[in-house]
Amino acid sequence: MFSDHFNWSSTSPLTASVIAVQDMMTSLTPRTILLSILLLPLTFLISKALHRLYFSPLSSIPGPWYAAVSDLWILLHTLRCRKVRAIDDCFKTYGPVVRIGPNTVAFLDPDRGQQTTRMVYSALKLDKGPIYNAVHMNGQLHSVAIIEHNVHAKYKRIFSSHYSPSNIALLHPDMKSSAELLVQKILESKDQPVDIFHGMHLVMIDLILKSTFGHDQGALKAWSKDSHDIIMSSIEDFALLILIQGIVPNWLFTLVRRFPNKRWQTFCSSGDTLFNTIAHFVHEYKKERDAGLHTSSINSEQERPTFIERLFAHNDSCTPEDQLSLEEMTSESMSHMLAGVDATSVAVSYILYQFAIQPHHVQHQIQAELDHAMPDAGSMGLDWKTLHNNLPVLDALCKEGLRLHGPIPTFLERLAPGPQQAPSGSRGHSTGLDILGYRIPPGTVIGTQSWSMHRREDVFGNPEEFDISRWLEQDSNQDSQDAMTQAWAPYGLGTRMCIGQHLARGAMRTVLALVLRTFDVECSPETNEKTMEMIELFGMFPVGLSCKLKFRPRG
Ligand code: HEM
Repeated sequence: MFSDHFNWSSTSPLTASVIAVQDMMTSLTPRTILLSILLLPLTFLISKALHRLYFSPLSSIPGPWYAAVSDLWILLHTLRCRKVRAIDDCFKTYGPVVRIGPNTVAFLDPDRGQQTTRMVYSALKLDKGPIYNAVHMNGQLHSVAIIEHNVHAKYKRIFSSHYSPSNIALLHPDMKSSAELLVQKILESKDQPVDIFHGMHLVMIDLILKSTFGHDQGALKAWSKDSHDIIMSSIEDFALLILIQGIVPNWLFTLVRRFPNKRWQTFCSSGDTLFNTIAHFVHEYKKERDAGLHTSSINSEQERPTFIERLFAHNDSCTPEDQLSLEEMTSESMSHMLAGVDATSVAVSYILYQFAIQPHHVQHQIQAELDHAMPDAGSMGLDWKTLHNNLPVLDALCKEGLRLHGPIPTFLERLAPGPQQAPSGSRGHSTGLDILGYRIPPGTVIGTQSWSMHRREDVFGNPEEFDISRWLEQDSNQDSQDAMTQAWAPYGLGTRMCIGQHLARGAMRTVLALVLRTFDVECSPETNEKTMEMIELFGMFPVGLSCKLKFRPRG
């Protein structure tokens, strides 16, 4: 076609181009225009897919080809609440480094000392990945959602001492009271099954409000068949809402949240409800503080300063631009409530469920230790030190529970560092990072997940079996015990590890010690393997969102 008009020797290139375009324009019919409109994006998508598959710097990393081409694959598994399992299957099929998205790489460190894992989560001080943008509270930042390592480190310094082991130990009397009240509630239920998942939520709401604001919510005390706790129901809804908001684009969510159904409206506004409830506590505290009702106990050894007191004390001691606004204080407090209540309730529910289905001799082993440590049935006579250091069987039960049914065993994403982030001597270098022999360019989303770490056959023999004895074997060699400890990461890893782990550990042990000292536990007919299957929202939950167990007072 071009040759009719185009003579290289007599026409300039510019004239030739103009003629060519004119020629094309005259030959365009509505059909060819339509075809081009359809074909153009298709050609673009195909070239993009081919580029991602064959020309991306991540092309050499094994993994399903459809995952390399588009994020749809991982999105689909997120929607099916099975992302963690899909990634685990990839490790089994493709090995320890897998490309699970066009720009995302998952790894499972085969080293027993977890060197690569430690490099990624600790040494390199990496930023978090983009998924954390979805967990903002009412548009406000808080420590879980802060992406940049440096910003986070500064923020965390304001309150990390609140969660130190020694400060959390001061909350032990409240933990004991909550555990005793839970036992009383179980006794009141007579022979009826008790939903321990619900009960633990109430325990944790009370404890976290006590630790944060010094406030007695009395959520557990008010627990009855018909009771309704606004914080409890908002937390339940919000876990699912976060998942939806993480997947659905903002504009679409803004549209669908208008759907005029009362339950749907309550669900969609669960974040606002929780935020407003916590904001109320923050404002009340400020009012009382302004009125001189709170003298500082920050430096007191006996008194336990509340979390909110620490935030205000920070404001007193810094320049105005570093001060936290009331919204930021609310958002931070709310994030601790959300991170702590669900996770601890899920953990205790699975541990009690596992206890209920253990052979008699295992149950006996656990209870014999508690009988010895707490000779007086019905009262929590244990001090903090004994609870933490002298109950190896209870310790093994908790470790095994968190290994197999950890509430947050999910892919914890980080961003591969740019040149300025890679410290000398590490395996990060100017053109990216070396992960188990693969070069990872800056900006790639990388991470691992404790779900898979906890199921390593070479570290935890028979990993799917719930077996507390693996943590107790005195004569097993030290290397295997060390390897298990290194690969055990239910509270996350490195610089962004769970800040509330001592609170969680204390509350779990206190409740479990007293409940198992007082009751024999069995499954109720409505609780079984199927209802206790784990589904993944951001963390894991029993699919039935309950854990009904029968508690029989021990003779
Ligand atoms: C058994 C109970 C718990 C488990 C298994 C657990 C697990 C985790 C994990 C895996 C992370 C890391 C998430 C990540 O890297 O994105 C995390 C972070 C966090 N957890 Fe927990 N958690 C528990 C209880 C608690 C409690 C009781 C609180 C507070 C009262 C809490 C507050 C937090 C906060 C604030 C973070 C964010 C830390 C940061 O980025 O600096 N957690 N938790």
